[in-house]
Amino acid sequence: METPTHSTVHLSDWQKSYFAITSGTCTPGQKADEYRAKILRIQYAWANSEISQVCAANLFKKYAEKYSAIIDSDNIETGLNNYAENILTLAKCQQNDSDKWQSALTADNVFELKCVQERMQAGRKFQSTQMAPTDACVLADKGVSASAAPGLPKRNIFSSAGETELCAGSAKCASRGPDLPEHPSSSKSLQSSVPPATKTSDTLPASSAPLNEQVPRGFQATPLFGSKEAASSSSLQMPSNCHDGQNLSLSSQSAILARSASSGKRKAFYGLADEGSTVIPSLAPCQPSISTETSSFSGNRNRNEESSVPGFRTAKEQLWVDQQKKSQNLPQRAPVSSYGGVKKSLGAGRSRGPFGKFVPPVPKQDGNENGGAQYKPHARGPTDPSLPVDERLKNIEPKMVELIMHEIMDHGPPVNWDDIAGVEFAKATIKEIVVWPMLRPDIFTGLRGPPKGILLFGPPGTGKTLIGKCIACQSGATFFSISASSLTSKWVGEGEKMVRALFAVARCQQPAVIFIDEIDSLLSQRGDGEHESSRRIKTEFLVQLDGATTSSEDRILVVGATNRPQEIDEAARRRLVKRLYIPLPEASARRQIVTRLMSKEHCSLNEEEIELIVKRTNGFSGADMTQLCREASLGPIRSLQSMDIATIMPDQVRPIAFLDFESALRTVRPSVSSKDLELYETWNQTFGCGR
Ligand SMILES: Nc1ncnc2c1ncn2[C@@H]1O[C@H](COP(=O)(O)OP(=O)(O)OP(=O)(O)O)[C@@H](O)[C@H]1O
Ligand SMILES: [Mg+2]
Repeated sequence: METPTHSTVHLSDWQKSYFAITSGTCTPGQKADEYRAKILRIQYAWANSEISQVCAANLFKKYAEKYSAIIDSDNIETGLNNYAENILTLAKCQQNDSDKWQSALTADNVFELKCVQERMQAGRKFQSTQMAPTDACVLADKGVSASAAPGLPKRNIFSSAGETELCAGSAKCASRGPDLPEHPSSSKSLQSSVPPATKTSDTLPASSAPLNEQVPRGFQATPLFGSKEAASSSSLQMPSNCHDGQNLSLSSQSAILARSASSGKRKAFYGLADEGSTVIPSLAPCQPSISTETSSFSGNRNRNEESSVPGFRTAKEQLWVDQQKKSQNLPQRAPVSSYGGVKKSLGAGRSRGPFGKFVPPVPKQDGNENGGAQYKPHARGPTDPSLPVDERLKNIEPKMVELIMHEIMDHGPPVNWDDIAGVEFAKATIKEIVVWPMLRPDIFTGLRGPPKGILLFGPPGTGKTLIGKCIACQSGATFFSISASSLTSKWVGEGEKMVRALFAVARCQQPAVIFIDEIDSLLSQRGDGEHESSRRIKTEFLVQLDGATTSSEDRILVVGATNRPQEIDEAARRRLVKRLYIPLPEASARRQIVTRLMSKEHCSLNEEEIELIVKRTNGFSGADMTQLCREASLGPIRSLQSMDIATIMPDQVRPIAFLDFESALRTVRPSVSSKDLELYETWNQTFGCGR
């Protein structure tokens, strides 16, 4: 049998990934990952001289465009830019680099910026020291590898985003090598407002720290793509005269201007502009230099922070800066979610370079001492640049984390305790064991430590889910809400991974509340006829629950809700130590529901009439009461002649009256039978924690 050659293996890999991408089941995140992997493979192939430079350039361009299209697409189905909101939240509502965003920089004010002037000076000094005259590789729009300059420290001359764009200018410079030095006047005119450079020896900016050591051999210094001019240049070597300080200054100016130019350019991946201003990859022979990812995105962020134009950070850059600051001990509460709980965002800080996985890191904004979810950057490495990824998430599939953030993090209108009628005992207990300990963990220690598992049980429609939402709102914790049935049905085959991911993310987001609605479908009694996958989910859940409930450090509360408590596995029951009965609303609670709902409507009910309604709704659940009010509110509309509906003014609709409730009571019936009620009462007496 013929042994597959290196290139046939590549080819079959390529085909496989092509089919995967075009299969239709591939998520945008997976696609983007795949395109980045392709870019990486091209880089390898080119570095090993398996493909020509032209071929590599074309492939780079093609895949970078595809990658950029996914990364920057606002379409929630096909793109990943739906992180914008999260990014903005984390970046404290800084503008991100969206299409609509316009830079405050203009051609006039940009040269006055201190950092621009510093760059220009650095350029001149650079020229004066004649660094890397022959083997500095102009690497397409992104950087210069000066690694092999004899007698000089191996340095990446330009390391921040702004700096990489300097290289864009340099690339141009390379192509125009012969021209620019002949037109010093043009450079001069651009520099007219710049003070003369002071020529000291240590003029390289702090940003030029050595990066080469971190980089695998054979990787090109950053840039994959160059300007048109650079591509058209037959030589990839930077002509030494191109390092003319003035030209470099020119480069920096044009680069910075380019930076403030159209969003189309910003959209471009690694400087690859959109079609109109397309830049073509320009590749240099490989010198030990800097990995694309390292130099262009991650490795330079700190430096970027210092050197980029003030007030001119993209949301991602700002996020990074914020996180760096935070990791240097700046505890800070995250913005509250719509429920008032802390809404965290994953994915916002991910890298977009070809090496970066879509590992949505979990930045802990609450600097609690339990380690919450502080940003813990991984060790830098060629395949994992300094991405801020929480250790606890490293074994979790990124897509799971994304799912949790998108589908499980709860959203919705805020709910107050007053919105929940009745159930006073349950409310008081929850406040005691959930809200206060979350607010004052220092007091609730030792024996006073709050229980880690709560079960809300009772007939359907009594407000269990409502209570869950209220906990989310009032506790200030990160709130994860998941319906157990979605674990078993929606993520078929992946439920247990989902459970693991859910707890891992929650651990990173402490204090956290995991609310599991319909928990019975997740934790029903184990039996012989049970499906293998649901058995695995249950086992995983019990393991996680055990971890969460036994660890004194973790501040994770699991709240389960069920209307079938008798079906819950005894092992799970034991872990959900506080089992609170949420009964049908009593008369006072029913009155409260009617009064509250009617107060928002045009209504003519008086006290006696409300009392009558309350009497006649004995056995109604909260949901039944709500339904009754809805039905009654349609009464005035139903009494209209059909023709009137088209023309009548809203204030001409008569108020809701008692007679509407009377007719509504003929159609709305209690949903809970007295037999069912007995079961709940019995279970409460056996296992409940109520009085
Ligand atoms: N105690 C209550 N106070 C006010 N409204 C209530 C109350 N109980 C139920 N409702 C109303 O009924 C709706 C349904 O309540 P909810 O979904 O919380 O019930 P549940 O107990 O979770 O039911 P299920 O067991 O079927 O999931 C709520 O949105 C609310 O409008
Ligand atoms: Mg519910």
